[in-house]
Amino acid sequence: MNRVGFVGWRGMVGSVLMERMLAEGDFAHINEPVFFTTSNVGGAGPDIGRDIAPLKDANDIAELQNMDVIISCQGGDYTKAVFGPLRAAGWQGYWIDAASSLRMADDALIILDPVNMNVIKDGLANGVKNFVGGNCTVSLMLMAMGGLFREGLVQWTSAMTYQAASGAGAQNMRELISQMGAIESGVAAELANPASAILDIDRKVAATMRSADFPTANFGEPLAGSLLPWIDTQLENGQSREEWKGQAETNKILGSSAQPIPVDGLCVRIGAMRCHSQALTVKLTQNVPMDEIHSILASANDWVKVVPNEREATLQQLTPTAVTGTLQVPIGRLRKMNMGPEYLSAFTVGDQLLWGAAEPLRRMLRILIEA
Ligand SMILES: NC(=O)C1=CN([C@@H]2O[C@H](COP(=O)(O)OP(=O)(O)OC[C@H]3O[C@@H](n4cnc5c(N)ncnc54)[C@H](OP(=O)(O)O)[C@@H]3O)[C@@H](O)[C@H]2O)C=CC1
Ligand SMILES: N[C@@H](CC(=O)OP(=O)(O)O)C(=O)O
Repeated sequence: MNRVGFVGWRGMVGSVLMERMLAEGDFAHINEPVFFTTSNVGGAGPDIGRDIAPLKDANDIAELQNMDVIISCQGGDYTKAVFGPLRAAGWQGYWIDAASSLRMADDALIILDPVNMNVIKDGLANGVKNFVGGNCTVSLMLMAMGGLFREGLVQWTSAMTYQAASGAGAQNMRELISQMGAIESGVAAELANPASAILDIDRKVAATMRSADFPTANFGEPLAGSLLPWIDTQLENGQSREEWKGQAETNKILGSSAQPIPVDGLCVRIGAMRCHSQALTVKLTQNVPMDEIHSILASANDWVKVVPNEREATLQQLTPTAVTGTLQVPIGRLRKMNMGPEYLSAFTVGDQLLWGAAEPLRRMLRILIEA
């Protein structure tokens, strides 16, 4: 690949992308990686183990036009401001984006190649040039459940999510830790005294969390010691936008939008750092034996891992703590539910900055390089 432009490389998602590209040796396949900025034109780009030019202006359409591929992790506002004028100026290159703004556009594909390589290949053959990473919750659900979807065994699914602070951004991750610290420091003396009454501690904790001094500038509400059952904006039908993405993006990724598989549930922010978890109820199209379900799930891709529905294995392998910073997507708590043999329960955990954000973009670039 000749010239690849990187926008948003120093943000949280962009930094994870850089780490992964370095780990996989991706830069060796790019003749000229070009780094852009919205804030530091002429400054130094990232250390990628070779000389690179000073940072270029990410709003300079003429500079962007020189790229064969542009990967943006800069965010939706940037995409909205730059993508239209760039195409209007006649740019024919490939645009790979982490932001949601272009996801549902007719001329864009949502990329998750372990699940929809066929859709990506068809798109490339048909001249598609815009490739957008999916919503993190959707991508992680499909990485875990890809086998059942591939086999046509999902009649519908409901995902109840437990989403990490990172999905809201870097400042929110910091705020979560600050909230945890404020809670602890408010009762440090009582905690040090084994004789102190737990209900006094509890009352003080609640008072701290409700006080005007509690750090909530980013989340708007306390998250540590609590949870937030609404993510993203409010839609007319009562869904949050995050919940709406479940069905819309799943079916676009799978190429089944004409006859969509129903996907719905509640999306909830919890105090995890960067792993999203999901409790799934799956209505199967037929009564499939559990051992077959296990092997179908495990065979879907190299990263999904079936965790036996046993207490010890679950608590060791199926938590944000176990999964954070890894590409593995474990799925467990698999059992038939009381509703009947076609109702399957499942629980899955995945790092939302890896498969949920950076990794599908990195792999799309590799697909283009190897095409
Ligand atoms: N967070 C997530 O979980 C996911 C995010 N996305 C998408 O990716 C986009 C980017 O998200 P995210 O990486 O979280 O955003 P960040 O806020 O971390 O980074 C976005 C940009 O902010 C600028 N910036 C300003 N101050 C700093 C700083 N102190 N450190 C680093 N960068 C800074 C950088 O631009 P510059 O160098 O030009 O100044 C950077 O590229 C989102 O808008 C979203 O569309 C997609 C999936 C998941
Ligand atoms: N909305 C997700 C993160 C995200 O960036 O989603 P999207 O890429 O669909 O805007 C979350 O808060 O966990």
